[in-house]
Amino acid sequence: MPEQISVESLTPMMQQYMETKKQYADCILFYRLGDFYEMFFEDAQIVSRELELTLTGKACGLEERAPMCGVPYHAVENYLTRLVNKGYKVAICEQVEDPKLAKGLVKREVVRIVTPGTNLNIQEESKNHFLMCIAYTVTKIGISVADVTTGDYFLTEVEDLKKLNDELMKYEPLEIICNEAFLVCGFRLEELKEKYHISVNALAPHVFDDDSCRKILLRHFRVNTLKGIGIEDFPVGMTAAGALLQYLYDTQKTDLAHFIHINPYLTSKYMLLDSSTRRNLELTETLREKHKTGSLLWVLDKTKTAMGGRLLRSMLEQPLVDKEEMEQRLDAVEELSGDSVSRDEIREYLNPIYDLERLLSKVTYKTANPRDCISFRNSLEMLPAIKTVLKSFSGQELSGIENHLDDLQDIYQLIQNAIEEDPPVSIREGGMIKDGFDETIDMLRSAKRDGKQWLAELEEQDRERTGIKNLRIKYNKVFGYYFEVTNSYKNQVPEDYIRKQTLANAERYTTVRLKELEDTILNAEDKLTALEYDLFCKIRDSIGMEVERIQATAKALAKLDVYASLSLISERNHYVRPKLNEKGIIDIRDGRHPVVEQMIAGDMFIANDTFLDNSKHCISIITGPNMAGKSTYMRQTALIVLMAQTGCFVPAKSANIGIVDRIFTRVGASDDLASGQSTFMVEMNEVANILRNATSDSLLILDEIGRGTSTFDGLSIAWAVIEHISNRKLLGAKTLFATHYHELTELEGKMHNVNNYCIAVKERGDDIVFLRKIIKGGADKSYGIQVAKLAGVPDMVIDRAKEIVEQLTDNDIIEKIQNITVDVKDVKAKKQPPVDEMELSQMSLFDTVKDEDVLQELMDVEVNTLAPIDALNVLYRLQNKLKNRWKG
Ligand SMILES: Nc1ncnc2c1ncn2[C@@H]1O[C@H](COP(=O)(O)OP(=O)(O)OP(=O)(O)O)[C@@H](O)[C@H]1O
Repeated sequence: MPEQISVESLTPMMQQYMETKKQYADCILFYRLGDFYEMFFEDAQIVSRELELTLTGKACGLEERAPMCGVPYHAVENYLTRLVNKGYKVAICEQVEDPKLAKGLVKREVVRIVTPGTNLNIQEESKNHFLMCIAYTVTKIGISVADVTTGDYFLTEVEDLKKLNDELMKYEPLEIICNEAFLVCGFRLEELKEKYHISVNALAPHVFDDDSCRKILLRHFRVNTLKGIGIEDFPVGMTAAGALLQYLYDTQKTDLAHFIHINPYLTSKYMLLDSSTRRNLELTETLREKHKTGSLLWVLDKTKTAMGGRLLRSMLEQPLVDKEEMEQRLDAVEELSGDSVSRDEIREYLNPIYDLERLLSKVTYKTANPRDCISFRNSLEMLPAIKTVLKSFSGQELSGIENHLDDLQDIYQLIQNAIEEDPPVSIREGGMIKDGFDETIDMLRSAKRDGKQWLAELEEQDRERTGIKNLRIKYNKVFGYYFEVTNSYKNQVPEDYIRKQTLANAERYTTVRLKELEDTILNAEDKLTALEYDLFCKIRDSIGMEVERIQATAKALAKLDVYASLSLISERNHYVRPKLNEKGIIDIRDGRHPVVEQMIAGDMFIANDTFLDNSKHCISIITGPNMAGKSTYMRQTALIVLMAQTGCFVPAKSANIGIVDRIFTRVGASDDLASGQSTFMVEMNEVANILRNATSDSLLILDEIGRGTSTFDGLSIAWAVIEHISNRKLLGAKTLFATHYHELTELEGKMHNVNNYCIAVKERGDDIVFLRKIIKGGADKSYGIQVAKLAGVPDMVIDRAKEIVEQLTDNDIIEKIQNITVDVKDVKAKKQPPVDEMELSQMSLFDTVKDEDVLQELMDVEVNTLAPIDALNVLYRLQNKLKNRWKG
């Protein structure tokens, strides 16, 4: 406010504004005035600048005008979103009832503070709006995450910043609140803000006080001990959860009734996927464009409801490690696939189902309008039918869903009876409540409609009763309705007539009945609107009372939607149910990359086998020219394992998946919030992280380790990494290692658990044809120059490169490499769980081949139906089998 204006000279409204502003100095104040939100002084200047709105002036005192900006009430959410996305906090100020207030005065108070993590404007239905709270201590980091639009609320604890980074990437929060210790712990906060547009706020230390945090949680969940809500084992997580709840109470100013449960989870309950693996495998968005299209979620998500979409996303982000839970999900998918008619019927019923979780938050915030209620009713209408179809399934998971699914028919009936079919959006204009639902409303409506008729009837009745032939009911603005009796009939006026006015030749009267009618007719409109509003609020509150039942039903529907979607996709894309084992064997026959196969026209994707175990087939070194398909092959293996552990069918002819505890990928350069070093440094950091954190039950995808530095350094590092993976701690970590260092294929003979594979190409003169088929053995050439030619590098350069490569080829080096002795400490085969001999022989794809097998396969080839590329593949495979056999 300009200094020359004194507060005393401001209008009462402006004084109120300035008072409120003092308390909410860090917020832009949106002040509700009728159908507009207005901002004044500095706030108006910021809003006008940031949102490119016209700045005007408003009278604010004696001859003074305050800079002013305004946005219409109905469009406020968009403006709010734009402001909070730019990092501003907005306090919404609205009129509140205050009986103590003198007549004519209006009181406005802050009813909600909107921040990026508490914005109710839904921007992407299938994505959560997470707010994350971090309670940092030197030994443990407490993390709590909540979504005000759905009521989801979690907490966990991690040991270090790397794991915090992984959780951050999993939830992608819009806002972080933290204690001050976090600001100085070394985490790269600037990057969070600049690159990921996450706003970070440090809250006052008292918010993180353990005792207050515990108290607020106990109060909110109405329990006496933390055990009552299952979070007693997470002391630092509890602090984060309590501080988060306090922040929500302070900003949202509602009872947060939709936060019914808090879900503590151990990160070890899920497969550990670090942030770079999540990105590299393109689970929910593509690496470069950050689009859903082209990600695994894009292929799998055929969900019908927003709740289902969100659940599927979180399932992919958190694959399971517990075999039983995976089997349960797979059972549900299989059961639905076994009865595709019922499944498709369920999907039809799911189609109109509204986002019940987000509806509940609207109910809690009292922003749900009559149209939301009608959408809600339409959703509930589907529930009995869904329950009936579900009864035809007997598996544990689907029956469980059926049990949790409350058909909520009481709420359906309430809305059906009370709310008009096509109601207005606004709850202040009336026209929402159905005829017949409430007597007073019906009466007021007919008063509005039939008032004239009632007056005519009363006039007629009284004319007969009094015998006054010219008795008339008339109206004027001062006296309202009255009977007019001319002087000649004065002595016939009955006793119950009350005189209102005397004129020269007539008298005007009223009666109790006429007064009643007058009140009803004249106030009908206002009363009706007020009554409808009250009634609607009551109906909304009674929906709010059922929050627990509705939330349980919403969760059940989300699960059902996910299973139905996975079942449909399995059928359409010819996926199979994976077998799961805890013996560490990954045996995939004719596996395909779920996303690449969708991108390639027709059936052109070439399927490949994978066999890995904890002993002889632990490490696969994969060579092959650029563009051959190495990365695709490795990622497809990781994705198939991940899909199986999500409870999803997989793109393969058959798959037996040994459950892994973690998947690590090292593919290309990627960002790491916690580091911030050069590309090679990032690469080495990731390698260090993998070697430190992988266990013998992990799956490692290592693509061209060491390529970021000089050839010899890179080769040596790659070599040493493979040796390390073979040592005692990691022995058994199944590893796919793609490399252009052909020298690494020397390791096959030197280490018992290393096997060479390559992706076949065919030389045709100077050119190469990619066969995309993985075969046993190392590639004998790199074909880099041929690929460069294919890419259109000028002939002159290609020819010169050929000359140089001739001169560089140095037999000496190859000899030296052959002479390196491996340094693998403690290489002892890990004690294997007994593997059924029969099973192993079926699984061991690359085990010794007999001549007869090759002949048999040749006989089985249907030459007439084979595409040329497939024929080449078959030929190549058979030839290689023989070569390997004769070499062996
Ligand atoms: N099995 C397959 N069937 C059909 N097409 C494939 C297959 N595998 C890969 N491709 C195609 O080949 C392209 C290159 O594959 P990919 O990136 O995996 O090669 P790469 O060997 O890792 O190459 P580089 O060494 O240069 O990184 C893919 O984008 C895909 O279109």
